[in-house]
Amino acid sequence: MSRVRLLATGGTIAGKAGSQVEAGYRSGEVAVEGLIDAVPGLRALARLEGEQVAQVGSQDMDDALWLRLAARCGALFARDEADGLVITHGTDTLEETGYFLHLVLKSHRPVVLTGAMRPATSLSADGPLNLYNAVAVAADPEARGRGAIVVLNDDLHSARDVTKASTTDVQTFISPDPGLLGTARYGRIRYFRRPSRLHTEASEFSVEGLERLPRVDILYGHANMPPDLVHASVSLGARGLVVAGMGNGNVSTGVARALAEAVRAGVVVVRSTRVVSGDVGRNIEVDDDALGLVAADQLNPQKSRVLLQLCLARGMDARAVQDAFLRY
Ligand SMILES: NC(=O)C[C@H](N)C(=O)O
Repeated sequence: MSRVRLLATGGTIAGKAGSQVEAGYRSGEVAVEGLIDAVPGLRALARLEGEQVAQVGSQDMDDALWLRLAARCGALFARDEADGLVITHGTDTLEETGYFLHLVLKSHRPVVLTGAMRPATSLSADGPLNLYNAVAVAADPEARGRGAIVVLNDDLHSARDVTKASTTDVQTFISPDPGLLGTARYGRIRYFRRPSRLHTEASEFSVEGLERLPRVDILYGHANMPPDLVHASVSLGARGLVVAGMGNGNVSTGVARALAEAVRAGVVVVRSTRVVSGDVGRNIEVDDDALGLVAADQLNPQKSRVLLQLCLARGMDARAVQDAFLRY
């Protein structure tokens, strides 16, 4: 039987409300043993051990916790203490934590992230079945070599491709362009594909020796966007900027000028998009070559931030960062 370690970080899956039908609740209240005990048959899937790593709503997830979580995952694999990991996590920033781990962990063993949209105390709570499926994936040798996997509502997503698409629906996670990695039906797993971009063991990124991540801000594009927000970020010490641009990562003429100034000041600027699907290509409507900008290709703004932080931590310049956005 596979040895699966469950690392709990909080989120709605561990949330409590005043009654079974109350919308308001507090994230991160149920401890890891409570999560395990709520799922019938879970211990039949794997030799399971729980560990409380944090107890936060994932809106409070930060770089320091990512580094600590990645170090813990790495240590469990390095000491051969687990064949697979499940991380319970709030859904708000689950995609970012997942992509971070997808890039920095150096193991082919499965790392599975799951969460819930309804608190643990809710009528028809979705957490228990999500956790059941997540443990089944983490225990499955077939899950190896697929990077970090997000399991929610019977779907398997690559951490690179997944994004949260509904604020309230239990069917919140989608993988807009490449589609699902697979499905899970009461622990029976089906895989459709393998991630084609670099991850985990093939990735050049790691957290070794990293004590903090460089500051990268995200600026949201919109009609009448003030260019001085770019200057504000740069003067506050951002080493990288991601623009959630309009359409194909577009920005107004004034913002483009401000971004070019930021580039000249040594800041690496990535153009992503506020649109949920489609690529951001180089030199389509914005002259990236002339302005020194990086096109995000397929990564949304929050994932672009993760990759850019790791690139900057390795001292990459804009050209190397562009290359990374086409490979990861
Ligand atoms: N569904 C959830 O988990 C939302 C919660 N705010 C969190 O991310 O922790």
